[in-house]
Amino acid sequence: MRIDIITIFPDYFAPLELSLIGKARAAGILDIRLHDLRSWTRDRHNTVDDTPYGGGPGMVMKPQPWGEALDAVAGGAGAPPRLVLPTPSGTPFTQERAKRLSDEPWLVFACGRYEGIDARVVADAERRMPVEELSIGDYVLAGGESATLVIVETVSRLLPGVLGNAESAVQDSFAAGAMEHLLEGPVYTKPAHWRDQEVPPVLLSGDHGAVDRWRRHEALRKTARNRPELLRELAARRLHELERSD
Ligand SMILES: COc1ccc(Cn2ccc3ccc(-c4cc(N)[nH]n4)cc32)cc1
Repeated sequence: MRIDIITIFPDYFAPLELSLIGKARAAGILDIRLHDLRSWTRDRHNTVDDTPYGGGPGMVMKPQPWGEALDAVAGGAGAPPRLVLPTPSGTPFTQERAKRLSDEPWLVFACGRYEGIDARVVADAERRMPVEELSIGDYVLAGGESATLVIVETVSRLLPGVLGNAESAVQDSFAAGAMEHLLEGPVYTKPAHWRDQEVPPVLLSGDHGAVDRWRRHEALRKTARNRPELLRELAARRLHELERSD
């Protein structure tokens, strides 16, 4: 997968040199390219923002640098990329959406700052590529860079060869599979005894059936405590499946 990131803070993405994503880039599984939006400004101050039409607080990112940056990065011959635009007003980013994005060959991320990007930039981009405006949660960040890091990490770990152990991506609590849509229960490792606490004996029993049952029970307990609405959704899904099978 190729990923292009357009931002006024390229250094924000130094973490993408590290750990699993850094290794995947070195192995050629991921081709991540950073672009400084100011490369496409035309004034000596490299201006990327201006006051909002209609008044209001803050500044808005100018369309011209963005238009030319997207032309240069995403405008080549061949199939266009999918443009991902993090924004507080976007569609919720979920594990399901991450799975779909992981099937894309080429993503371009537009990292806004200030109060956002002139709306004509998205309208212009939609004329030549699919555009996805995504929110990573109901809170307001200072810009799109953190959201882009979250999305890139979530999508990249689903790519074959990135985790090294595809199994653990499949068992993610929000991934379709063993404990679909339940939260992860507690995990343990050596030593078996630590600060007067013991690892639950079932995990040392070697009885895989009992371990699976215990893990599902703990996942249900954690979900009931922290995300009860997920249990209601799970119950509704199971009821729908039962009614369909009748
Ligand atoms: C009032 O409207 C505002 C609009 C944007 C901003 C700051 N900002 C500028 C670009 C940008 C990109 C993404 C996000 C973001 C995404 C999520 N889930 N939270 N926050 C925030 C962003 C402040 C205020």
